[in-house]
Formats: sequence, structure tokens, C-alpha cells
Amino acid sequence: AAEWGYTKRNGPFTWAKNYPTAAGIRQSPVDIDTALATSDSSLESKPLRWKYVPQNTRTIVNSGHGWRVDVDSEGSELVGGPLEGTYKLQQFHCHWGSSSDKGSEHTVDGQSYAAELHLVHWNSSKYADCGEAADYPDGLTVLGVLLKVGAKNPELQKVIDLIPSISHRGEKTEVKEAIDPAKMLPKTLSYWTYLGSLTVPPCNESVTWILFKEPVEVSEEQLAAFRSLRCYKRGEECPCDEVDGLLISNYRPTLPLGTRELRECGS
Ligand SMILES: Oc1ccc(S)c(O)c1
Ligand SMILES: [Zn+2]
Repeated sequence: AAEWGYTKRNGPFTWAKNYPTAAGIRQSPVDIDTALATSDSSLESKPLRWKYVPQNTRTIVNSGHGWRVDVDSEGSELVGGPLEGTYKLQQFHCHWGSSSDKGSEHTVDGQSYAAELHLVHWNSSKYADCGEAADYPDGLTVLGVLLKVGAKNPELQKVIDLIPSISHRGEKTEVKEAIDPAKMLPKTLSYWTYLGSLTVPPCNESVTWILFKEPVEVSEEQLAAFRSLRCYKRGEECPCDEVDGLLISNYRPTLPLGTRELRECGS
């Protein structure tokens, strides 16, 4: 089957053909209708807490759908908020658009941001690894950070510096200078949370989403670097009808929240 992607031929509106879960009722992303969000004292009573080990950020890879930093989960943990048990960090990556007026996956009252950072965690209290956890409704948690155009982001710059060495699909390189995921999170920890899915095929409906309310800044030049990644392998033909195979956009449009509850913690 033709590899899924973000072009007219293989983009989000075609995914359900090969990945039926993509047509499910707890899909992500969604538009955050802030008027619908209910504040929940149980969230306030269990503050979200995380611990990351910067030295455990191992490799960065061009997945063909963007860049992804794979992490050795040991020593990391995310607890509290809506979560039962302990979740460990598996990887982090980003979604962006062809220009900075769009590119985030979640929107807030219909407003898009320039990009969105996803820190993917798996429930290590109940499952053996991320792959197993991805098959269960409480298996994964993704911390989402909205990115808006502003100052250069020093921590993300460590990712940008590695992009030239993973220009083509499948290329990967060691992350030599430790990247601290905690430094990519916003200062205020207010968030929205709802039950959803991975935003890429197979779109497993196994994600507890925690989307921070406060956007974090990234520069136009850094966004431009993301768009220089190519979606095809070095030496192969460019299969996509995108601008000569450049990964200029890799965000999924929003899906209906339906009857799902949207909760918030903090103002
Ligand atoms: O490997 C991935 C897991 C989750 C999400 S939202 C991705 O975009 C890639
Ligand atoms: Zn993602």
C-alpha cells in the first residue's frame, strides 16, 4: 500500500482506507472549544509532575513524516493530573505547516499555531513497552506544546542543528549534546486534557492528551529548518507531489470532539 503522508494523494483524508481506526470516535487532534472545558478539582489536587534524563536522548531520525528524537525511557517519569500510574518518555517530535499561520494539530477556539511539539509517554505501570501500551486505551500520554513564532528556542536549536544530517527519510544520527525535554515545556503548567489518539496512522485510540495552554516561542528560521526535511530516501525518486519532496507540512486537521469530556486545570 502506498505509504501514508500529508499530500493530496496519501494525506489525512485517505488514511481511513488502510487504517480504519482513523475513522474512530476518539480521534485527535481536536479544536479546543475553551467554553466547553470543565475545571476539575481532582486535577488540581494531583499536580502534573515529570522527571527526564537529558543524557537519555539517544538518536534523532527522519521518519519520512518529520523528525523524531528517540529516548531511553529508563529514569524518566510522568505522573499526576489525569494519569493513573507512571508513564515513561519514549520519544518527542513536532508537527508544522507550510507557513507559520498554520501547523499546530490542536487548535484553540479555531486558532492554529505555527507548530506543535509532542512528548510521547507510555504507561509503564501496566505495560512492558510503548508498542504494547499503544494497543490499550490507557496506554499512552502525549504532552502537547503549542509553538508560536517569536524568539529562537535554544533547546529546540539542538534539534535544528542535527537536521542537515537527517535530510532524507530513514537517516538517523546520535544526539551528542543532551536535549532536556523539560526545557521545552512552558513556564505555566495550565493544561486541557481529553481522551484521544495518535495523530498519525495507525491512529491508535490509546492517548490521554495533555495540551499546555501557554504557547512556547520558536523562530521563523527554526520553522524553516523543519521544512527542509525530505519525505523520501536519498537516491530514490521523490514519490510525493509535494514541493520536490520537502516535508513542508505534517499536521492532521482537527476531528470532532463528539461526546468526549474536555477538562482543564489552571487558568
Ligand atoms: O510515532 C508517533 C507517535 C505519536 C504521534 S502524535 C506521532 O506524530 C508520531
Ligand atoms: Zn505527534
